[in-house]
Amino acid sequence: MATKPVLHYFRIRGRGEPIRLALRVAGVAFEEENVTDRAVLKSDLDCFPFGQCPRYVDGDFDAVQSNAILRHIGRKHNLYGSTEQEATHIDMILDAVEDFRRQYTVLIYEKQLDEEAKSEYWTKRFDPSTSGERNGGAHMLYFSKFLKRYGGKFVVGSAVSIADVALFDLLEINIRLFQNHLGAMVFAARTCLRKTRMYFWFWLIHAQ
Ligand SMILES: N[C@@H](CCC(=O)N[C@@H](CS)C(=O)NCC(=O)O)C(=O)O
Repeated sequence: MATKPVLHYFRIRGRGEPIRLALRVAGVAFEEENVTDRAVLKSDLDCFPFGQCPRYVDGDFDAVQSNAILRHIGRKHNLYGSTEQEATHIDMILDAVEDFRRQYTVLIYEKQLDEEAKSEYWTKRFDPSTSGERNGGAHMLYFSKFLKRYGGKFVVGSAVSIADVALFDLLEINIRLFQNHLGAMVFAARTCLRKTRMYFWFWLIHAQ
């Protein structure tokens, strides 16, 4: 009997979550190996070549870097669009999500969720009047405009893809951050919320 793929990660959502969601969408049963000792990441570079997790092992296939893993799952399980243009639009969403996530990570880990930094983050990332400023390419309005122009029934094209997974995860972590401003958040992200079919993802998360 074939062994199930294994996701090695911490017992948190973090960068493991889009991988878990993509596997669930693809209907792939998988196991999790909880990384409890950070020192292993630094000493075992055969398994963790960049000293970090997640790591994904599927038989002979062995990879780190969350977006590389996500793309692999997309290619293997038909979650990567149906044309070269769609696949590239999916890549564009993934890279834009990464730019946004970088800003989110700075707020959480470097700024320690400082109130002033959080307020600045809101202004620079969600306030529609600030999308023209220098913001590292990370603003919700960019996604909304992109989806209005290129999105299909789903984030890209007529089928669910790893772009839906990545964008949903980004929206979800930000919604949790601004739970007290839910109305403003829903308004700022309304196009993305609609396209990513948030209710479906919530169901998927909770149907464990
Ligand atoms: N670019 C990497 C970043 C991975 C990363 O930042 N992993 C963190 C957890 S989310 C980690 O392993 N941190 C432990 C460490 O750096 O010591 C990816 O996308 O997989």
